[in-house]
Amino acid sequence: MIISKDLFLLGDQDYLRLPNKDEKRPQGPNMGRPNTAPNHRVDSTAVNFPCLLTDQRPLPVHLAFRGISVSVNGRSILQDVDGLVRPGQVLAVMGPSGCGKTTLLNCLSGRLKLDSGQIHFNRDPLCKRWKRKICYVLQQDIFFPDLTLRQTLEYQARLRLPDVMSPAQKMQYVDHIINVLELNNCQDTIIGDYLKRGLSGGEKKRANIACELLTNPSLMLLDEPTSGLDSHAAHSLMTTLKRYAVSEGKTVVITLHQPSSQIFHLCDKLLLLCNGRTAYFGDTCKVVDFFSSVGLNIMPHYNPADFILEQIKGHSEIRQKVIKAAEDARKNKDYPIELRCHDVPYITEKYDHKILPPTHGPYPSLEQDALNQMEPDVRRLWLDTHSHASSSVSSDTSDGDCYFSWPTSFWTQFKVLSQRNFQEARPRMLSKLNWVQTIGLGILAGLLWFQLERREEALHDIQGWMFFSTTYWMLFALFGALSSFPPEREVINKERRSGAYRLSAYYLAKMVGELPLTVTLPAVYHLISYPMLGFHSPLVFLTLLCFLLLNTIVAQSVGFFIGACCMDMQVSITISALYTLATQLFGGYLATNIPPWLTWMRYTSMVHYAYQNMQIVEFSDGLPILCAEKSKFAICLESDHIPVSSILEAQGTYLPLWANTLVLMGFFLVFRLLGYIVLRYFNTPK
Ligand SMILES: Nc1ncnc2c1ncn2[C@@H]1O[C@H](COP(=O)(O)OP(=O)(O)OP(=O)(O)O)[C@@H](O)[C@H]1O
Repeated sequence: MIISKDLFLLGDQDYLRLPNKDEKRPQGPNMGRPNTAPNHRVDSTAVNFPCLLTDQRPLPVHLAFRGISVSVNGRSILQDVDGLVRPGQVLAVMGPSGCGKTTLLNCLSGRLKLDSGQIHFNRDPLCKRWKRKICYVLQQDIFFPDLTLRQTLEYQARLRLPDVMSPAQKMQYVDHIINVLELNNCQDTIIGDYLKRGLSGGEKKRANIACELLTNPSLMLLDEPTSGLDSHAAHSLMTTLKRYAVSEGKTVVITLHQPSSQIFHLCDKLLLLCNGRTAYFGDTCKVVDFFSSVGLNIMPHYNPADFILEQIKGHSEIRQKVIKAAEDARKNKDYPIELRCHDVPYITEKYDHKILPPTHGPYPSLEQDALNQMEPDVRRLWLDTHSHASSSVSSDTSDGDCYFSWPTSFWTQFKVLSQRNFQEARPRMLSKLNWVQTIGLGILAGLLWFQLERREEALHDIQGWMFFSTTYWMLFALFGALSSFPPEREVINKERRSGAYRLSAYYLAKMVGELPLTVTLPAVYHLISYPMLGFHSPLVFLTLLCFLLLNTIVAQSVGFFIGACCMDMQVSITISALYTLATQLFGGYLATNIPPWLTWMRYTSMVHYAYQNMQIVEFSDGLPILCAEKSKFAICLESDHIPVSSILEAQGTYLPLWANTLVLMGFFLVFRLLGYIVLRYFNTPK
């Protein structure tokens, strides 16, 4: 592992500076101090992680949770779960499938409300400011599949590292994280998905962790990071994590399914869950003794992780015995004092900071005696009134929640997200298939309506080309937006949950970043098919193109809005199909004699406005349409050509060009705004 000594230093997203040669690692509680727990097999001195020094040093987290109970849909998932983990330590949460490991991590990350219980970071309850210091590596690896690993990390760094860092420093940090997680060989490989082969499972896991490590978190929550990895990859990943925790004073909580003995012993603390209840909490190295104390003895050379899981998956009598013993252990003197303060009332309502103001501290009645029993490091963290969170609680907020600020400015977020949107959407929107489809269809339309005469007999055909063009690009844009949004939403939700950027920046960037891609294919289609029709006015060509593109981006807005509203793809496809079919029926080409009580439907059809505008431009600015010998237009009795007004009147009422344009722009704005409101207030990530 190559780690340059002069790597820049990342602060607590507030302040950065490069290290002096003589500078030592910060000596906060456990910061940079090898953990001395007996089961550590990692030589932390062999690793030189980037030194993250600040005036306000990244605060090590002493995480304590007590009496956590959670129920979902009336079903109890967690009951009275306790745990404690200190900076530089790894807490393993283990238990059979479905016992509540992920639920516990969701609680600790603040994504799930508690029925009762307390979660404290040093002396503060969990609040927004603290949430920014947590990284939560999900079980699923959620990425944009077409970006390479390096591109993914670079965008993350540009979005999530503070503006005070120069772009070069951010890239240096990306290099470093790639080195730390041994991702050098695959940094230019695309992430991939089930259709396109990209990173391997293990590499994806590392990539997932790398994205989160970029933010220099104080607390790392990892949900089964070793699942799906072979034993070597799993061990290497865990060793890396352990080294990182020790050398950087990070607090790590990790869920594990069936770890090898080596991995098991890398963990300092163990929380064993059984049906949502605590079956053991304490030092990992003491779990075998705990099981022996209840008469369950491990065979020699047996993996302790396998042994304890087998026991609690066994007979219900054994399970009850273990759970009872774990309950009794809470009364022991060596049970952590932070978890033993039963004189403090639990929060009984849904977890709410307003009920217990953070300025009270976690355990307001914690006596001096109890504080004295804490280890010195822990006590210092506990009493550290200069912590970021503590200070911000008292000074920056009025509602009891901690101060929250974005890592980067709106402008940075907008710029980076626009670039990323463009890069991510380009292979999808300008795929080979789409090019073939567009060029093929442009040629086909051009051949079908080739060199049309400017006569009344060809009027229907000219209108046919216009109507076909507007409806085709409406469908293309609407369904394109619809199908691309659900997978994108996963990534956006993940990033929004971790507080990476403002929704407004993303939303604006999506519009701007995708705009050149959205208009490219309709423009190519128009460029091919329109001249083949035999019309040669450049002005008409350009004006028609503008209305075709306006219609396309309006349709995209509608698709995006429907995609934002409906979590179920089937539902969104059905709604879109209904809307687009109705839009075509009332567009003014397929049906001209609409029953009077249904004419209002015409005003909901975006195609109607675009189609009308194209006719206005073509028939007023293009060459005149000559009357047929037996014309159906009364005007032909007086004139040899048909004016645009007569053509439009034959289809019912019509609006002037500017009014149609305004309505189309109104459609665009309203649907974009509605999409934003839905994402902001209704479909917010939990
Ligand atoms: N939103 C939910 N609605 C209904 N049940 C839920 C919900 N979330 C979790 N559960 C249930 O809670 C229990 C615990 O789920 P959780 O995902 O925490 O388990 P786990 O220990 O992480 O399992 P695994 O190891 O298989 O990932 C499961 O029985 C699950 O079905």
